[in-house]
Amino acid sequence: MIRLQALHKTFETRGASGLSLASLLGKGKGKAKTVVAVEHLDLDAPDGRITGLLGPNGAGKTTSLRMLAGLFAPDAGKIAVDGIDVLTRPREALGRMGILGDAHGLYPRLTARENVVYFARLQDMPMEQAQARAEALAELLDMRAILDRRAEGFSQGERMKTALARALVHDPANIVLDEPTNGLDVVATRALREVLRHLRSPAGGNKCIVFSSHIMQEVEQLCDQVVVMSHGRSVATGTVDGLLAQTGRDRFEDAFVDLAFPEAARSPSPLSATIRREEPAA
Ligand SMILES: Nc1ncnc2c1ncn2[C@@H]1O[C@H](COP(=O)(O)OP(=O)(O)OP(=O)(O)O)[C@@H](O)[C@H]1O
Repeated sequence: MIRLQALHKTFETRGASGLSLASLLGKGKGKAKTVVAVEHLDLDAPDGRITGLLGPNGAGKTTSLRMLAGLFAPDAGKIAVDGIDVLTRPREALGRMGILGDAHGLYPRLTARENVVYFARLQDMPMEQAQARAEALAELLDMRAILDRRAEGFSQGERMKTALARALVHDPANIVLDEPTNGLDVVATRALREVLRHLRSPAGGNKCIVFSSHIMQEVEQLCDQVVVMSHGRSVATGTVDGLLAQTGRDRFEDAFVDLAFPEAARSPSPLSATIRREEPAA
């Protein structure tokens, strides 16, 4: 069970400092700029359910999942995994999660099996158990053909499978995936969908699964509930049917646009809204 409450995160960045010699030499400091990456996110993901965090580019999904993974702290808000606070008891909380981030970061000189076993050993798993887990995960993720190949030269799908096996090696109750189908073809995407459905089921361990995406068809097909994120805020939560009913739409894509881009949704089409804004004043 994963619970994010009123998360907030800003970043300080430096803007351009003009075309001075100092800036071209990288010495100009530029003006400080505050970017609000996550303004207010609430998300409740129960066990045995797949929860989708759906938002357009730049909505704040990756920043939110990075905070959940303990990579940095929020400015405000709470993060709990199975009731354990990620900020005050990070080791315990992280031990209950399998995280597939946006960068898969495999060791290229190790085989897929070695990558998985090495990760298990880092978590103090006995060698025999680590080897058995690698075998079981190879079966689950259909990666027998690549198990004893070095990771260098792996395709995007092969890298994803290996990274997912590594994330699942300690059989975590909670699984967090940031845009897991990025770069995958239709067959690999379908296979991943089947694996996630299995992991959510009683036979697969009733896992709590959270995954982010900006592809609404993917979320529509897979998720038991959806949190729609826009401009750093969670703007709606519900099942796909619930969100369709809430917006009075028949198509999930239309419901998503209504919820995530309310300004564009009021115009006849998002494109006409853009065109109108760019018209010179009469
Ligand atoms: N380290 C950082 N420093 C400054 N700004 C950042 C940083 N990380 C994220 N941002 C900004 O925060 C906002 C949210 O970014 P984030 O990557 O969380 O969005 P996202 O929903 O994952 O987008 P996408 O679907 O494009 O990956 C963006 O405007 C981004 O530029």
